Formats: sequence, structure tokens, C-alpha cells
Amino acid sequence: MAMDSCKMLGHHIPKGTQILVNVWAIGRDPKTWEDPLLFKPERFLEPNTAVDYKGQHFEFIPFGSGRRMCPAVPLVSRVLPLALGSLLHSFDWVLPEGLEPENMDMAERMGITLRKSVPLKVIPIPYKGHVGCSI
Ligand code: HEM
Repeated sequence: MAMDSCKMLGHHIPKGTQILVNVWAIGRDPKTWEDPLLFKPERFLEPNTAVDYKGQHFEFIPFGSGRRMCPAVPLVSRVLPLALGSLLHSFDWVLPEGLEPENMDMAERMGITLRKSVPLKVIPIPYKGHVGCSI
């Protein structure tokens, strides 16, 4: 017998329906995350509560999950910390004249991926080391 719908979390999903998982909402669910809207990267370092990003912990799935999840996780998990670390190590990052962090426009634009409405502009200043440091 051909199936023309399936039941998921109490909802009937007709065959052929395109489903998008709202990863944004999952990652900001206050039932899972303390201060979900605060930028607190250290939350991922807490040993007993650390969630994994490789598709097994469904409260945090930046790369998706299952058979169609991002195949570049091994690449990204190596290259991204290296690239970000190099940028932070080599430059001081400042905001354009007169702009304070609390006045930045953080409005978001709708889409399949979330983007800032107003692009972030920052100025890299080559880092010359501490005064008196020869490294
Ligand atoms: C931080 C960087 C990245 C993030 C957060 C990311 C995230 C994702 C997500 C959420 C998906 C959809 C998974 C799903 O449908 O469940 C995906 C798919 C995919 N990603 Fe990435 N990705 C990243 C970088 C990359 C890179 C660098 C490559 C290639 C070199 C790549 C190649 C792909 C491909 C080919 C798919 C489609 C897989 C499929 O449909 O079977 N991704 N990625």
C-alpha cells in the first residue's frame, strides 16, 4: 500500500511536503539554553553540559543531522578555528569611528540562512605585539 502521509510529532505530513527545520529556534530555545540570546561561546566549554555539533545532539545542529547533514564537518572543524584564530591573533579589530558596540544595528534579515540586515563593518589593525615585547 502506498503511503500518502506520515505522522510526525502528532502532525500528519502529506507525501511530497517540503519540511524546513527551524534550527534558529532550536538553538535559542530557553528550555535548553541559559540566556539563549547572549553571545557566550564559553557555554560550549563546560565539561558536563558540552553539546556536540556533529548531528547527535538535537538541541544544536548547525550542520544538520542524518544522511544529508553537511559532509564538510571534518574540514570545517579544523579550518574554521585556524582561520578565526589567525584573524584574531594578527589583527586588532575596531568599529568604524563613532560606533559603539551597544549601538550596532543587529537586525536580522529573513532567509533560508539568517543574515544581518546591515552588514557588519570592522577595521582590522595589524597587531604589532605588546609595547616592549620582541615577539
Ligand atoms: C561553518 C561552515 C558550514 C556550515 C555551518 C554548514 C552547514 C550545512 C548545513 C546545515 C547543511 C544542510 C544539512 C541538512 O540538510 O541536514 C549543509 C549541507 C552541505 N554542506 Fe555544509 N556547512 C558548512 C561548510 C561547508 C563547506 C566548507 C562545504 C564544502 C567544502 C560544505 C558542503 C556541504 C554540502 C555538499 C552539503 C549538502 C549535503 C547533502 O545534501 O547531502 N559545507 N551544510
